[in-house]
Parts: sequence; structure tokens; C-alpha cells
Amino acid sequence: MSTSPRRITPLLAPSLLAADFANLQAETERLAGSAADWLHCDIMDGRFVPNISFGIPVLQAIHRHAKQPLDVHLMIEDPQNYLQAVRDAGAAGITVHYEACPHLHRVLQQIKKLGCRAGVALNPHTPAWVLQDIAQDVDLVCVMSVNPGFGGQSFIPHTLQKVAELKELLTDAGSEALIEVDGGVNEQNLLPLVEAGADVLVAGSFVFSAPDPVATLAELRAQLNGLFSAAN
Ligand SMILES: O=C(CO)[C@@H](O)[C@H](O)COP(=O)(O)O
Repeated sequence: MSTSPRRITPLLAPSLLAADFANLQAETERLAGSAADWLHCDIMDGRFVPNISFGIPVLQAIHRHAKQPLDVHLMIEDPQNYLQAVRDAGAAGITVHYEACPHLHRVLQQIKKLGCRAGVALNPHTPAWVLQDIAQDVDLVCVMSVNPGFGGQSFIPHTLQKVAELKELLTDAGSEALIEVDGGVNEQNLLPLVEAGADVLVAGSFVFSAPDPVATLAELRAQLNGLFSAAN
């Protein structure tokens, strides 16, 4: 088993899926000075996942008020048809699903050509090893720690092991891809996930259902800083 030093302080990416959709400008603006590094935006089509969230016009609107880069997670079929529009709406990173892309290599190249960080997401039942032959071509792997489609679900414990396996696979392949964990992330599982290899933590309901989301993000950041400074 290979090990590699942690490359970055882990990033926090609150998921706007759990924000108040009737007040997205205010929700986005109040995160401006917060500990959020990226804003995670979930686009769902009601086909790849059994839910519909929002699409390109809402993404554009979020982008107009956002101070942080938009990390866009496409839970849609045929994502290749929407990459240009998603980039033009303000995405800094675009993540597509492994399960939705029979031509994943091509799609990742298309995302990079648009100047975006190219990510691939794995559903909970999809093993890490499927990325063996594409590890060099991906900038980020999003490990779904809930079944995609809904916020507020419980973290699937097996994900922790998958993050560790993925970390080993990427390290062995010489890949610099970030590992993102998405779903059910909270103050209990944050540090174990980082210790297993997570670089980006997406948290929706834990942040937005808190009385003060900005303070909650600051608490998560303090936890991460504590772990990181203890390790260095
Ligand atoms: O992609 C998804 C759900 O499909 C996630 O981004 C969730 O929105 C995370 O929310 P919580 O599980 O933290 O509520």
C-alpha cells in the first residue's frame, strides 16, 4: 500500500441543495465571508436520479451572487449535452456520474477543454476500482456517501473504506485527483473521512439546518485545521 502526504488543507463545499431556494441570493451572499471554499450545486434531471432540483438558469443566478467557485454536480443522463451551458453559467468544476457516461474519457476531456475541473462521481454501489484506467485523466472523484437524489440522508458507513481504497488507487496511479465526499457529512464523520483521504467535504443539511450556517462552517473549519496542524 502506498501512502502520500496530504497535499492540501481539506476544502469545505456546502451544498446549496439544502439552502432556502426562495432566498438563494441571500443564502449565497451570506456564505461569501464564510469558511466555505466552494459552493456545491446539484443539478438533477428526474431521470438519472428520482428527483429534480434546478437547472442552468438557477445556476447562472447563483453565480451572479457567489464569491466562491461553483462546484457543479450533474446528476443527469447525457451530461455531455450540457457541459458548455454549465460552464457558461459559471461552473468552475463539473462532475459527471460514472454510471451516466459510457464514454467517460471523452466527457472528461470535454470538461477540461472548457477550462473546468473535471470530476467523476461514484454511486454508493460502484467500487473504486472502476476508475483504475482513468485515474490519470480525472481532477476530482466524488464519492457518493448517500444514494444521489436527495439531501438529508444518513451517511453510508462503507463509504469510509471506499475513500481509503480510492486514495490508495489514486496514489498508486500517480494521480493528483482530489477526493470529494458527498452526502450525510457532519461533525461526527468529518475527521475520519479526512483521515481516510478526503480532500473536499460536501455538507448540505448539516450546514443549512443549523441555526447559524456560517458559524457551523467555521466549526467544521476549526476541526479540519486542528487535525491538519496536528499532522504537520
Ligand atoms: O448530491 C447530493 C444528494 O444527491 C448531495 O450534495 C446532498 O445535497 C448533500 O446533502 P446532505 O446529505 O449533506 O444533506
